Amino acid sequence: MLIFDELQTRGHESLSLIQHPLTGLRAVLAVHSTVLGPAIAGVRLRQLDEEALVRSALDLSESLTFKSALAGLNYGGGACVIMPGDSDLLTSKTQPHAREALFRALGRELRPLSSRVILTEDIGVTPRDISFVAQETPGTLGQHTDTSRVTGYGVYRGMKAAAKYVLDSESLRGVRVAIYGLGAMGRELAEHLHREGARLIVADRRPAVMQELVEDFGATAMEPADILDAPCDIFAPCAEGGSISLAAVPRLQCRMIAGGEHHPLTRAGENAVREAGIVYVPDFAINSAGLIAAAHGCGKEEAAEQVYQTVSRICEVARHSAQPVHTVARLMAEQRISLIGSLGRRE
Ligand SMILES: NC(=O)c1ccc[n+]([C@@H]2O[C@H](COP(=O)([O-])OP(=O)(O)OC[C@H]3O[C@@H](n4cnc5c(N)ncnc54)[C@H](O)[C@@H]3O)[C@@H](O)[C@H]2O)c1
Repeated sequence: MLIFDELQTRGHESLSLIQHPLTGLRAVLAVHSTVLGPAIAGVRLRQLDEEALVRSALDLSESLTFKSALAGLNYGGGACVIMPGDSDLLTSKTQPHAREALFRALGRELRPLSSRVILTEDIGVTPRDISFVAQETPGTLGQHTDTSRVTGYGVYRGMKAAAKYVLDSESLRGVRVAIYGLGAMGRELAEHLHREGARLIVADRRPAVMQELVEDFGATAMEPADILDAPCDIFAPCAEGGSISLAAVPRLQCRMIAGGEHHPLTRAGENAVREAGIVYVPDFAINSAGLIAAAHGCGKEEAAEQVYQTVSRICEVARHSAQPVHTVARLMAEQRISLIGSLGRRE
């Protein structure tokens, strides 16, 4: 990866490396934008090689910029991806404070940036971890909100708004939804879809989790490698990012992609999906309920209603302008950033 070219093309403000040898902390911090306010930075704990770690931070931070802008929040976008290093140590019973030490070290390292970077949970990180960070820096958000549940409900509501436009029916009864990734957010989405009578097809790399959904919701389980080929109406990526590679696009047999996963497709993938006649409701438009609830201190209904309204507005504009849904969503976010950014910094 040519890092500076990548930063310039995608408009990132900065990329930093953080390390704290005593606790084994090694992390990458990407700040995509602070035009609208301090960057909300999702904190991830993931076992990745160094290049994938950087890519994950660049992708997540870009999504968070657009998510905050579209949700009308006064935040920019960032991401902090931590390498677990000795991951056994983090769960070890003989070292019960290793996790606290790691996250407090992160907070301490980032405290000087607290007016520019606000940390919140993402994959592999819990509200408790963020509360450790909050011991060391005022720059945190979301440690008091169960964002996964709220986000899963918001994705469900956003899916309904988009179904009205794509499937000509807001009801998801009998609609076939393939969910890829059944973690905290994906499972919550599955529950709401099941309650409405959707037909679920599910895949996760953890077989026990799939089995639970087969038993509880009558879902059809598939191998993770095969679910991209599943005939369905809606494909819902809810795993760890990059679930739909460019090469995999021709395998999709859905009419719409709408899930909570950050960055399931690259820009080239978005174009390929459009050419295949599939509507893509982008991550940053549909997965914002948790962030909205944490930022406003509101409940899940209010936050999910905002997602519903936003997705409806995007689909309406897409219909009238004959542009793809994902293009309209990005333009709306970019317009707000550019307009508010043109006012200049507040004194
Ligand atoms: N949780 C939130 O509040 C929230 C908010 C907005 C966006 N998101 C995004 O939603 C996605 C999921 O978040 P989560 O909190 O549910 O995470 P999670 O870690 O709880 O769940 C991820 C699930 O995906 C499965 N998975 C990962 N890679 C897989 C693969 N290659 N094949 C099959 N299964 C795979 C894992 O086994 C796990 O069950 C992430 O991209 C996250 O950034 C989450």
